[in-house]
Amino acid sequence: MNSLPKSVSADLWTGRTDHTERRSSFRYHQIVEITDLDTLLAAKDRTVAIIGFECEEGVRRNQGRLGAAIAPNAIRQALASLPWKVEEGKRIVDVGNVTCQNEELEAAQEVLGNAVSTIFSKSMTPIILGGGHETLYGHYVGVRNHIGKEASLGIINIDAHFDLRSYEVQPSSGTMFRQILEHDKKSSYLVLGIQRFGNTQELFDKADELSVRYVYEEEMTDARMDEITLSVSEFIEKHDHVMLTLCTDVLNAAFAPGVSAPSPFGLTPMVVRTLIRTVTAHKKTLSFDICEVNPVLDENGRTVKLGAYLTNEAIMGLLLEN
Ligand SMILES: N=CN[C@@H](CCC(=O)O)C(=O)O
Ligand SMILES: [Mn+2]
Ligand SMILES: [Mn+2]
Repeated sequence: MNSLPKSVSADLWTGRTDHTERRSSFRYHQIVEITDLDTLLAAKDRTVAIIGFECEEGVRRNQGRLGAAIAPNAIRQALASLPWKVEEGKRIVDVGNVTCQNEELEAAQEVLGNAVSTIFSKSMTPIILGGGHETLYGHYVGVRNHIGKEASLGIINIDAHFDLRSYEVQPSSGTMFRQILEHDKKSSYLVLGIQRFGNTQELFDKADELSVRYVYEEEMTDARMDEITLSVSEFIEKHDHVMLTLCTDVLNAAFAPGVSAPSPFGLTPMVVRTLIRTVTAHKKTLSFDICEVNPVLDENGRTVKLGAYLTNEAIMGLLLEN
């Protein structure tokens, strides 16, 4: 297992060019700096660092449908053409991909964790492109390492699922939050978008046992969004730091067919955008990951494109509001 991320090809960051010098016409591909993590200098102004996690071993172990390992590069390609509407000085760098090899999930999560904490040590904000939702565990390891073991950490997961399965046999894409909550008494967990029939009663019971806070997808009507965003902000206020993870299967299957476990009653993209804006606008929010985009199962690239737009929302929130 390589202990450093591998650089991506510049071909991924290409797209329409309206003008080569006028900044107001720029898109991501004209701004992104491909760089190596080990030679990266500490940022002076606010900077986001993209890192990919080419991994679907957790999905395989969780009996899911494979394909998420190729999402990081697919999301980069979709992000490349989005307009870059950020003032000069603030930067975006791409430090490459960590790749899971030979089914060695735990080793790959550790490498991702080290890379994420290195990004923090360079005064940059990590944006992690998964990968199956097992990506979250590496993200968490990096955050915890950065903030130290005494700080309280609020983990916000936008997901149809709890991912609180037993890891007694092995960790997977369905176990991460139980792994964290059973070992880290300074972490708490809020899930937004839970499907009543996307989780067994055993998982609801485990959520109650571990004091997990959750909001059902069906509660997230337009009329109730103000109340929900207020309770999200209250959760954030209770912690020293917050990290945000998006499991793309929380979205309605009509908008996001390209996931391992689609949700027929999932959230609309607009609701998920509101949640991402709410969380990333907060100063305590340190980082973001997007997981479970599966280009192999996608229809006409729509899940990848939506994933890129939602990642853009997180980047804008973390770059502009913080
Ligand atoms: N990452 C989580 N995946 C879900 C899959 C559910 C399903 O396949 O229906 C879980 O483990 O609960
Ligand atoms: Mn999920
Ligand atoms: Mn999940």
